[in-house]
Amino acid sequence: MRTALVIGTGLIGTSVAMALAQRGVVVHLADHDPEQARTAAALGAGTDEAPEGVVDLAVVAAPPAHVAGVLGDAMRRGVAYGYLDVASVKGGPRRELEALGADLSRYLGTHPMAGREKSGPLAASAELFEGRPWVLTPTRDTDTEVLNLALELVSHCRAVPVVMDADAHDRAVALVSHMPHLVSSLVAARLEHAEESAVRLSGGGIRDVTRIAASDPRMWIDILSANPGPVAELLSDVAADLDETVRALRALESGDDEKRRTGAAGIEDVLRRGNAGQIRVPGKHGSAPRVYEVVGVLIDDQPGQLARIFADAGRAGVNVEDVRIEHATGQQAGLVQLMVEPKAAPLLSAALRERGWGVRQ
Ligand SMILES: NC(=O)C1=CN([C@@H]2O[C@H](COP(=O)(O)OP(=O)(O)OC[C@H]3O[C@@H](n4cnc5c(N)ncnc54)[C@H](O)[C@@H]3O)[C@@H](O)[C@H]2O)C=CC1
Ligand SMILES: O=C(O)C(=O)Cc1ccc(O)cc1
Repeated sequence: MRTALVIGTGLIGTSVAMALAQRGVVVHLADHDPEQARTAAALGAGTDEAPEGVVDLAVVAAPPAHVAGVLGDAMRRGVAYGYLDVASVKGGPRRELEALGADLSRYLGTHPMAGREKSGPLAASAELFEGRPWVLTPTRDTDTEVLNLALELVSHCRAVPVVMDADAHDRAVALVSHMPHLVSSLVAARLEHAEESAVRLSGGGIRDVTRIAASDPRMWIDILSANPGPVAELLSDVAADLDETVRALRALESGDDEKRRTGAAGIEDVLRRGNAGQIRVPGKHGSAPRVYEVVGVLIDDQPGQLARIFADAGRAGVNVEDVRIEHATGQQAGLVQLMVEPKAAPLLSAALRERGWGVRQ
């Protein structure tokens, strides 16, 4: 691929454009808000000038409700050889495009399974898709050259291609993305009017559960509107489990031993099923989850502390696989949790202690 046109230069479009530009592709950037395309260009994602001829690939990264319209328009103008979109839902845009009478052989619906709770070009990163699954939904009609262009794009973004049927994709993301998003919002919503004295005790658990609730509601209304059936089905299963869980908790309140035993068994069942599901969630690069050891390092909130810890870990020859930071409430201090291979943990602890860090393992 030599040239590309990215239409919709927000978080995903700009991240794709940055990755392509870094691999030497000439990238043109367009957005219905020219300011967004200008910002993406200033970040090194390409040029916001229109291409002179037909580009190899057009990538539509607009909100899902606009995807079919934008694709249909670009195809009518003949701006590219191949066309793909990156919307979080796949069945709806394809059907809408079909209804517009577009030539579907030059179109491929795709979805990178990576993102953030932030929007816009300033949140973009060329590394966003590294190691993440990128779903491609070709049909028998898809032009082989268009599929090859898409595979080249996925490879430039260092993602892992996964081929799926569009409707199967939508059912899958209902389970691993759309239903969890709503559950995250529902949990976070309980905090809206809660007492400050309670909220300030929040720690890593609630932060993990509510992180995606910070996302832009307009985008998510679009996503959920395009996949309401599968999400409603899953949420109604969650609602049935919630009813059971409430019944079990009420039984635990009872004065009757037998009822309390039944209640405890009900709660244990939920927690064990949770363990069994959680263990199936793949690790950070889409591989089987790895068990890391945590090395805790106490820091005070001064600039450069994290960089120094990473430098010291590097000097000790230890690869930090993941990191979490716990800030102590109301204090200028925190605990940095470094996740490392179990065999590297004692080495890292010793090296950091030697360099004067307060280590807790
Ligand atoms: N946010 C995420 O984590 C992920 C999002 N996606 C999908 O990527 C697409 C883009 O999402 P984000 O980059 O997160 O959104 P964003 O809000 O950061 O960017 C969307 C961009 O599209 C532009 N836009 C809106 N209507 C347009 C139109 N008619 N023509 C041209 N540009 C238009 C907006 O001005 C904005 O710059 C969506 O379809 C979304 O479902 C896919 C994977 C992850
Ligand atoms: O922030 C996260 O962890 C996400 O999972 C983001 C995300 C949002 C929408 C998608 O279609 C894909 C990924």
